[in-house]
Amino acid sequence: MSPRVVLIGPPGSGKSTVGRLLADRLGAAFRDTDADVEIVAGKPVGDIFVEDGEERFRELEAEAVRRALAEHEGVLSLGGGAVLAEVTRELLAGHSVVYLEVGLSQAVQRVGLASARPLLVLNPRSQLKKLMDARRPVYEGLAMVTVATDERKPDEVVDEIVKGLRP
Ligand SMILES: Nc1ncnc2c1ncn2[C@@H]1O[C@H](COP(=O)(O)OP(=O)(O)OP(=O)(O)O)[C@@H](O)[C@H]1O
Ligand SMILES: O=C(O)C1=C[C@@H](O)[C@@H](O)[C@H](O)C1
Ligand SMILES: [Mg+2]
Repeated sequence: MSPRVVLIGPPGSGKSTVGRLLADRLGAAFRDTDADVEIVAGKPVGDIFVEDGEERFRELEAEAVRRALAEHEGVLSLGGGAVLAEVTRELLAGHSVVYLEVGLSQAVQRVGLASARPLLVLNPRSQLKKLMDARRPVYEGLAMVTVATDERKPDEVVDEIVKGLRP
């Protein structure tokens, strides 16, 4: 039993938004490891970072990913930094991993529109650039399919994912 699709990518790439739409399109259930961590911790991601620290968040995240990969059969969106854990990278081998690619300008615009992201509170543009530059090779190395999202609406990103996964 494993997810039909696992979405990875930086903050603002659309993992949560597109993941939900893709699940609807496939008639499958949607799951997001950030939401799973929040349920286990009983508080929002931002509060976990502030009250318990990033290291604790990463532990909870690695466990949430392990569980979701083992139990979930639909579309699974990972937190943007989940791939930083070696154990998670190993577990992702053999899964249908889709990397949602986004350019810096679009990512900055999109995270500016959305809820609080603890790693991007100070100077979002430069923090995002650093994080995206460091992680790009990791996302690329794990991806079975890569979809550029810059010039595409969420629905169009879903179209590309479905095309990319077609045997
Ligand atoms: N292709 C797109 N075009 C325009 N806006 C988008 C697109 N994808 C996502 N968005 C918008 O960008 C914002 C961030 O998207 P979302 O929360 O899905 O990103 P995420 O990858 O899940 O980020 P995080 O890693 O922080 O969880 C939302 O406001 C969403 O509506
Ligand atoms: O890119 C990241 O490191 C993060 C992305 C979000 O999904 C959350 O998991 C959290 O804000 C950290
Ligand atoms: Mg998300």
